[in-house]
Amino acid sequence: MSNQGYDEELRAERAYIEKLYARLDRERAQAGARYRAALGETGIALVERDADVRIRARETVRLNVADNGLCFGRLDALSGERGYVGRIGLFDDEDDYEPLLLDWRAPAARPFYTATAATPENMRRRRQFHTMGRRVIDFTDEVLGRPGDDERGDAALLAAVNAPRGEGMRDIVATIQAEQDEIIRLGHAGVLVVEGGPGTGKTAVALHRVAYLLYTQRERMSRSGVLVVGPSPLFLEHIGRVLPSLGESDVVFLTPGGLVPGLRVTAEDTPEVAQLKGSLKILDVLAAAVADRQKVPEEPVPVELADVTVALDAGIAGEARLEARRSGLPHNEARPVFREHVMTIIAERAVAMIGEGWLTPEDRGAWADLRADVLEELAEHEELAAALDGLWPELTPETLLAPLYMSPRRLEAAGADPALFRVDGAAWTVSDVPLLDELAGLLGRDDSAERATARRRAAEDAEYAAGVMDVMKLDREEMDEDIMLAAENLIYAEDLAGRFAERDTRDLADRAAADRDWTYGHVVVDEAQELSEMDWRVLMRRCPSRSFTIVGDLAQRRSAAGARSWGSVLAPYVADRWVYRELTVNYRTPAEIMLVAGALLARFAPDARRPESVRACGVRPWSRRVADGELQDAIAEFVRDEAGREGTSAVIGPADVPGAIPPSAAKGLEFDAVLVVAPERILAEGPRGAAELYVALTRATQRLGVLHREPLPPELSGLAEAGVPVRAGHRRFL
Ligand SMILES: Nc1ncnc2c1ncn2[C@@H]1O[C@H](COP(=O)(O)OP(=O)(O)OP(=O)(O)O)[C@@H](O)[C@H]1O
Repeated sequence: MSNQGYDEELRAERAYIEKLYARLDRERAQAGARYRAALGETGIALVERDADVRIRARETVRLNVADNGLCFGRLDALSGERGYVGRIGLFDDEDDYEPLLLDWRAPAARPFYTATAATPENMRRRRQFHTMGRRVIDFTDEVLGRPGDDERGDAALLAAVNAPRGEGMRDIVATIQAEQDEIIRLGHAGVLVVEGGPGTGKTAVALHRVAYLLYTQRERMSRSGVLVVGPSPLFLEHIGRVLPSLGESDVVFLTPGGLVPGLRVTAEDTPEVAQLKGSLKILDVLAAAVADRQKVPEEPVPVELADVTVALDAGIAGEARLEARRSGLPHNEARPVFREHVMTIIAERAVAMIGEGWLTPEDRGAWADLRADVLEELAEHEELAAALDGLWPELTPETLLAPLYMSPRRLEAAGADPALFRVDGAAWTVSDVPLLDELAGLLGRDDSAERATARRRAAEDAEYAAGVMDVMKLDREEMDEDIMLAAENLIYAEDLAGRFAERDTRDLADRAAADRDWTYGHVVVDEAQELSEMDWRVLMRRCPSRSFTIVGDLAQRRSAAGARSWGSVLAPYVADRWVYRELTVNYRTPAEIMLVAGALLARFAPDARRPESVRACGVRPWSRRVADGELQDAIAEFVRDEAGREGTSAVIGPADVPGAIPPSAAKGLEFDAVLVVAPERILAEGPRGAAELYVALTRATQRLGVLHREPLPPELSGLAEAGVPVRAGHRRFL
């Protein structure tokens, strides 16, 4: 294209995109008006008003976030048709609702990501806009359909991956690559596993897949919501803003420690204990621990009645226990079975004792009357109730598990490893979460409080509904007789009350996160290699439809309880009905850094595939040996140096290095510059030290430095030795 031709095109594109913004502004003004109107709505139920306000607020957010980079590309078909692709879809309100802008998730937008020179998919050209705020700076074109010329217009991609990182992850809608697009739009309804090395866009792809599913399966997904599980609160914060910018909000973000609502994780297990708790073998321990709380009395307990005293002994309790266990009900729900059985046997004995000499079972009427009297007495018998509570107590997951951990006797009785012992049983760890969740199922609901609340609410609602019916009666004169009759006959106060049941005005995300029994329409698991067998049970319970996007990298596994193969963790739930995809290109770590990290990977996981970096940055990562006393100065120097540059930075090192975050906390994150401190100690820390160091080395998008006190581990010999400092406090590393 000649210069003049280009300028003319650019002017035309600017005009078109201005028109898009004008349309967006009109839509925003309308949405703003609708929002204000919803806020001021009167004369409708509060619940309805809240729902309306929520919808309007969401609409406004969606339009606001689309403002930045609204339109990022254009696709020209061989037929001459052209389509503009952007963050949301827009229609022309002045011209028959012609499409002005295609939502990136719409089927028609797909070739924008997948058409190549060799397989042009009936497309002629892909154009990518480079924008600043609302203004188009320039554009680049790719001509499709010329095999051999198969280089994508990577200018936009390279600009995106090279750009300094800001707060939180950004969306990649403008530059999704073909192998990523295939995963984002994959039609598979079940379990999808996406594996790839560091920086291959696993997280980005998983989140864009959620946005895609919310777009294509709006109704199903927005009814049940989507759960995204990530390794740490820091990570969730990092990725939390990507989805709203994709225009979605029915999503719950949780760490594995947050999967049981209301539970606070305050402690950490040793790798050995985490492994014990993470294995499915713990299921037997939990079942045995519950059984251990179903007792028979060591000494007979006298139950004094008005006329006789009957002993509640091991025989009676044992028989009742057998019966209660046979019911197959969870522990708490089997309590009434146990209780009733004990009472029946005691009543029989009491009747036999009272009637001795004058009453035989053949005197059916008298026998039954006496039995009924005794049962009534037993039902009111406080000592018996207390004894039964002791033998078969009402338990919550917490009141079962904490005493178990604190008692070597209980641990032994449950067949548990003595290593599970701890002094403060209720100092919960992440590995306790799936155990508590499992126990919630084994114990059944302890819903006495809930039942009382439900009863109170039902009464309140019925009262309210009765009021409504009174109003209807007052209107009687104005109503058609038949309709009135029909209404009164068909609507009872309680039924009417049921219609007000939707009293919860919280957002779906808040409701779902607070409800252990919530089941999601789709679950995304990030850093999935870290999850234990027991964690998978919790997640599978949260999504009975088994609609999962699981992303991870077995080579980055840190947890001793984590996955060694995808097949083995998934088999119990979906056998081999799961789909596997691989991502192979690293968009984060430049080639120079990947070379060093790759050498380490080759040592500890020789079979793992090293992802290809999409770019080199021209800066070699460096290392420097420092004496003990110099370490803090050297770290401070790095921090000062980075403070003067654009972008983000982090110091990653063992937990006792001041100012450093441990590799585990850096999981899934990225920074423009990273300083890794004491790699020799990270390597030596635990069986997965090499994987931790690999994670630490692969967090940088531009610059990587390493400070070490001991000789550099041979795995890191690819680092450039940095110059000896000129003067303490005055050194440059690069
Ligand atoms: N198609 C793309 N266009 C632009 N940037 C991309 C693209 N794909 C990935 N990226 C960027 O690459 C970086 C790494 O992506 P992401 O964090 O999703 O990788 P990951 O595979 O989850 O990494 P890790 O396993 O190390 O956590 C992010 O900054 C992401 O925005």
